[in-house]
Amino acid sequence: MLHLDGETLAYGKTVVLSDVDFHLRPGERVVLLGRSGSGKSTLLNAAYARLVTQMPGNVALVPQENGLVPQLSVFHNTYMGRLDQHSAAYNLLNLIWPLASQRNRVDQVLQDVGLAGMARKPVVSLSGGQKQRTALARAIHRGGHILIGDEPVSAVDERHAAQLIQTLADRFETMLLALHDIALTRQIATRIVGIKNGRLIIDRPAAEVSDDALDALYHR
Ligand SMILES: Nc1ncnc2c1ncn2[C@@H]1O[C@H](COP(=O)(O)OP(=O)(O)OP(=O)(O)O)[C@@H](O)[C@H]1O
Repeated sequence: MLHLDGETLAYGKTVVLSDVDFHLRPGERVVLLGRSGSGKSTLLNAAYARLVTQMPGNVALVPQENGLVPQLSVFHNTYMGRLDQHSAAYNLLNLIWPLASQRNRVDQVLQDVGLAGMARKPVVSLSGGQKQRTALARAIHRGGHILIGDEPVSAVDERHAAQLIQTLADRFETMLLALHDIALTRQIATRIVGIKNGRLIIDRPAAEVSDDALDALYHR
């Protein structure tokens, strides 16, 4: 479904990752690990750009900074996950005066991410964890088979992070996530990709990756 073969990922002339061979197959849950600045977001963004071109409507994104509109409500931000799937007139109607069917659908998703009863709250008034849950709600509401998530549960506590990541895994058949939590990675990953010094130095089934190999990713 996604094939990067020997690609260089760079910002202008600044190369972040060289000679990237990366494949994503249906049903995989791939977790990217590496030190801050190693290039996880760079690889995720390249993967998203490719997938969204190939199969628009089938890929949802939780970006690192959430990508919410702070002045709008939780309902509006969640609803916006499917903006491109309706006509402009239908969207306008729902953004001003939401239809009961859309309210109910969004309410169900909000319940799934622990935001029950918060649909009318402006995002600007939420905690960091609640904002992140709103970004997850928007991705779930968008739907599709593939989720790309850049540290999608980093702002919630350990126990809730484990629940939310499972909620995502139940919704999306294929996931490509950057995480910084090894326990969460062990819980969810079918494959682990480790990035160090501009290279993908680990790319193996999760069960075959030792804790020592993961530790080594974080040492200079
Ligand atoms: N828009 C950009 N323009 C130029 N350089 C960038 C840009 N975005 C990221 N970089 C650089 O690319 C490198 C990789 O950044 P990236 O955000 O992919 O790392 P990361 O592993 O996701 O980090 P973190 O865990 O802190 O989010 C870093 O050196 C960063 O400074």
